[in-house]
Amino acid sequence: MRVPVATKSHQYDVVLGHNFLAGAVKSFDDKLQKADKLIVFTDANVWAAQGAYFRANFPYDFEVFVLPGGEACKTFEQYNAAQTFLLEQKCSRKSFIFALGGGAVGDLTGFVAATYMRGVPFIQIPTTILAHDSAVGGKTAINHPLGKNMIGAFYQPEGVIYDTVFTETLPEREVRSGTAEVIKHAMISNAAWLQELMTADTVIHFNTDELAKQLKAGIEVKAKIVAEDETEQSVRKYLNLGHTYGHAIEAAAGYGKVAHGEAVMIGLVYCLLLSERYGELDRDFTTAFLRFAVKNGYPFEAVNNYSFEQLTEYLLKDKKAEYGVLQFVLLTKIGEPFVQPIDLTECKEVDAEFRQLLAEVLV
Ligand SMILES: NC(=O)c1ccc[n+]([C@@H]2O[C@H](COP(=O)([O-])OP(=O)(O)OC[C@H]3O[C@@H](n4cnc5c(N)ncnc54)[C@H](O)[C@@H]3O)[C@@H](O)[C@H]2O)c1
Ligand SMILES: O=C(O)C(=O)C[C@@H](O)[C@H](O)[C@H](O)COP(=O)(O)O
Ligand SMILES: [Zn+2]
Repeated sequence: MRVPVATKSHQYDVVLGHNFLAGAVKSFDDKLQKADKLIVFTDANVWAAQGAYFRANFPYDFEVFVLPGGEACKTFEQYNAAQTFLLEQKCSRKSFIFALGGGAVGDLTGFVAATYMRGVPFIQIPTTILAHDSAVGGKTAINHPLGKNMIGAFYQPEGVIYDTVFTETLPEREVRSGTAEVIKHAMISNAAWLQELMTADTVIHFNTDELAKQLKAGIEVKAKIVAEDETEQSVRKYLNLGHTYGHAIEAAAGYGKVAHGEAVMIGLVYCLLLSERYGELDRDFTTAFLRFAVKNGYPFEAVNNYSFEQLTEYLLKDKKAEYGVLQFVLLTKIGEPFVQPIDLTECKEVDAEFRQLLAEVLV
């Protein structure tokens, strides 16, 4: 399967298949033959689980740089270490970088590629469900202790090679986390699709045709939005549904403690509660959605570990805020997102409603 991505700055394809890594990489032969060096960035968990498959199927010589697993690679220290590695390897503007991993490796690698000698080409090779989102659209970043993804760049890859063999070794928790972004894509685009997800026995799929179908649908939503708005001036904000509250939970917890998709799922419910005040959605729907999320194992107990006051300092740093006022992505109804300024008083009221609803549902 192929989904073309055409942003203002760059055009490329996302190719999605099973056990097709070698051929998919070879399709870049004209560019890779001219490269002076091929570098693979990955993380320790991915390399342990999938290094053998990667080595057996990657058709060129390469050097590998292994980062710490998960969110721990999105730091200034690892950014620095990665740039040092490229310099020590004598990489030039003719070098090519591959990001083999989930969203964490992809975000770090993309930012390194964007800034090494002011920009070298890179290819995303996603290995998680979540990376159907992170590998597409060119948002790259590292975290700052004061806020999530605060230091980064918009920098598009040369292509995205999504071989679902990689997803076979994902822990169930990561499958669940990644599926939250599929659910987000459904919520901002298509009520029937969300209904299908909410009525399925489970949303947790390990390498099935169903998984490939859901990934492709999510990538198509993302590709359409970033084609219209590459740098988040307008409709790209919709991809941030659930992230204002979600990022605050991730940051308050300490990066990596609450997985990104877990935090997004929490943030989606918070946005449904806020949406009730501005559109057609009602408490019955929010409660049904929360029950669906809890049934599928999303850890809402995490909210109780942080007071609203603890979350506030991170909420206020959301990148969508304008002139000090938070801008939340809300839904008029499912499939119809919009952006709404919300003051802290209202945030706090809805936070209290959220905790009350959780107390009722999580009994
Ligand atoms: N750039 C974007 O548009 C965008 C979009 C969404 C999320 N993100 C970012 O992506 C990150 C989350 O990505 P993620 O959920 O993929 O997390 P991740 O990259 O941290 O991977 C999750 C965990 O699974 C391990 N792992 C990855 N692939 C594996 C495999 N195939 N087999 C076994 N283990 C594997 C990793 O080592 C890690 O421990 C967050 O930092 C988030 O901010 C970015
Ligand atoms: O692609 C986008 O745009 C998104 O917002 C996708 C999000 O799922 C992703 O987590 C993104 O990294 C969040 O961006 P941020 O600008 O809020 O850091
Ligand atoms: Zn996200």
